Amino acid sequence: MERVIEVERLAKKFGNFTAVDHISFYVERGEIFGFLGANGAGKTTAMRMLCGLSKPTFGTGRVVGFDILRESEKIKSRIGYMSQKFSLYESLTVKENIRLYGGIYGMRRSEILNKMDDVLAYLGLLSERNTLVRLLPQGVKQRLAFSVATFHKPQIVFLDEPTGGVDPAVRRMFWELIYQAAAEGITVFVTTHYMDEAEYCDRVSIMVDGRIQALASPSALKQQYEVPGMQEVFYLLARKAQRKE
Ligand SMILES: Nc1ncnc2c1ncn2[C@@H]1O[C@H](COP(=O)(O)OP(=O)(O)OP(=O)(O)O)[C@@H](O)[C@H]1O
Repeated sequence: MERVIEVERLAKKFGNFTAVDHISFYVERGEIFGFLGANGAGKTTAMRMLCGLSKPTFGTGRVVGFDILRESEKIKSRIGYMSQKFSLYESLTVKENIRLYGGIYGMRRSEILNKMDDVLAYLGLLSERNTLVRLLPQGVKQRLAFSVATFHKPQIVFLDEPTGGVDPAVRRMFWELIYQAAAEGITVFVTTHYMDEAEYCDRVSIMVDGRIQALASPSALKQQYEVPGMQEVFYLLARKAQRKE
């Protein structure tokens, strides 16, 4: 299997504080990889380094075949990124957001127009193309943000707490999109605080105070810690955290 993410002893310091503490792991093509950890564990900081948005203090890594230190520009055009804080423009319409992001991700105008209706139809948003995004329900916005982040068919999509603030039924609808993307060969790297979502991942890593304390499939982790669910696995590990946000 091809490794689309591979890092060795990756670390990030802010002054004397080590936010990400020499982590090593890999992700294979097409995997749905869950990146878990309590608040402040270092998930976002690690993810930003993988996306080429922040330089590591120490360590090496390759993402989609490129070096995260020296080739971050090549990485940026081959990935998609969605977070709660950075996603759609609320004051633009559905159509305008798709066009804008397609352009940012380097797609040609004709290609954007060709694919736009497919995406809108898939999301059930054909009649909402001219609606301002801020008028859409939160769950719909999240699905649209995901579709926008994967519109250019990136090799990996990074999702930083993509389903914050919506109920389990809406989260499940979001995960339908994730499965669809993974089935098309897009690798999904996702952080979440919801343990129902952790159960949906192929493999899960759990970060505590900047370090990866466990990494395996949900079923292997449950077996290892002899507990019925990921919720319990998470609590067993996260309660050892010293960092408090
Ligand atoms: N630019 C920065 N300067 C100083 N400290 C930072 C900076 N960015 C993050 N930190 C600190 O690094 C630690 C890890 O933060 P990070 O945002 O990566 O955690 P997280 O696991 O993503 O948490 P959350 O789930 O709350 O988003 C925190 O203690 C945070 O305060």
